[in-house]
Amino acid sequence: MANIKLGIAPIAWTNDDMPDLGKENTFEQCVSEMALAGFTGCEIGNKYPKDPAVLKKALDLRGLQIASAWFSSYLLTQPYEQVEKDFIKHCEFLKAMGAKFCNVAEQGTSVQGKLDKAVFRDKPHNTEEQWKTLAEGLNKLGAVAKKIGLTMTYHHHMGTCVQTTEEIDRLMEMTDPDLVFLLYDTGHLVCSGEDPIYILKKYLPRIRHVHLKDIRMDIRNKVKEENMSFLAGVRAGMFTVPGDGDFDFGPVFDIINDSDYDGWFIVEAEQDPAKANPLEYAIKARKYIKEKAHI
Ligand SMILES: O=C1C[C@@H](O)[C@H](O)[C@@H](O)C1=O
Ligand SMILES: [Co+2]
Repeated sequence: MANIKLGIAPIAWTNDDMPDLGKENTFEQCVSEMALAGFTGCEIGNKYPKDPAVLKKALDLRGLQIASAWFSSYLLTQPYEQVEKDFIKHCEFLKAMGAKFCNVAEQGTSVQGKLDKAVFRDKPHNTEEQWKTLAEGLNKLGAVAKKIGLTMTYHHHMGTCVQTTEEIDRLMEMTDPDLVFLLYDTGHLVCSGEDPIYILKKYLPRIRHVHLKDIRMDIRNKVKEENMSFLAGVRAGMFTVPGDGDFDFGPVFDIINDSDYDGWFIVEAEQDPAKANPLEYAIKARKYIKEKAHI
């Protein structure tokens, strides 16, 4: 039987990729509302205190733990030594916070943050050389994380060189299964047009972190047809919390519940907090997970 903890990402309150979204929301409001909605963990946002002791106190007061945090790697565009230096700093902070996981996504060639790039049309495709550089770099970063005491998961992501089923397969084949694990994000797989159940079944033993993101398919289709950027899609409401969009999480929950998965479900639904009240949507997600996953 799986042993699952429930967390939520701060991106629904304050969006680090588009800081004007939720600029009025404070750190205290964010973590208080996470706890109020019934979550016991979270990831890290830009408004979080940088001092581990201050952050820990604020989280302890609300019964929250840090589950993991996003790390942008630039293995395809920066010297490995630079990436490793930044990664060690990131991992040491997570370790000080008691987290067990860190989430890496390659950003060297990514268009996910570029407003002038169409997320579907302009996504990068690795050359053979780039695959080798990426896989070697990730194996080394995975070993660094392991030494520090963290499990490194790779976040496949729209607009990056690891987005499609073929790209996830390639990455999993080329990296060490003891060092590089997979972060399974439902929203990105459905958005890309992949089969999330196929990926889940194929990589279940290697999936160590889960992002639960739902999608509004009419908006996703518009993003594709009108060559919109990833961020314009987010702003338009492409993503939402589980239970509010078009994806049925039932099969995902059933498969994971029947497995040995021992980690987090992180609700991660970036949308405009002015249109989608973060507390209201967090409560909605919590209710849906209780009904569908019995957690
Ligand atoms: O895990 C994630 C982190 C965000 O910054 C990102 O853009 C989002 O889509 C995501 O899945
Ligand atoms: Co995610």
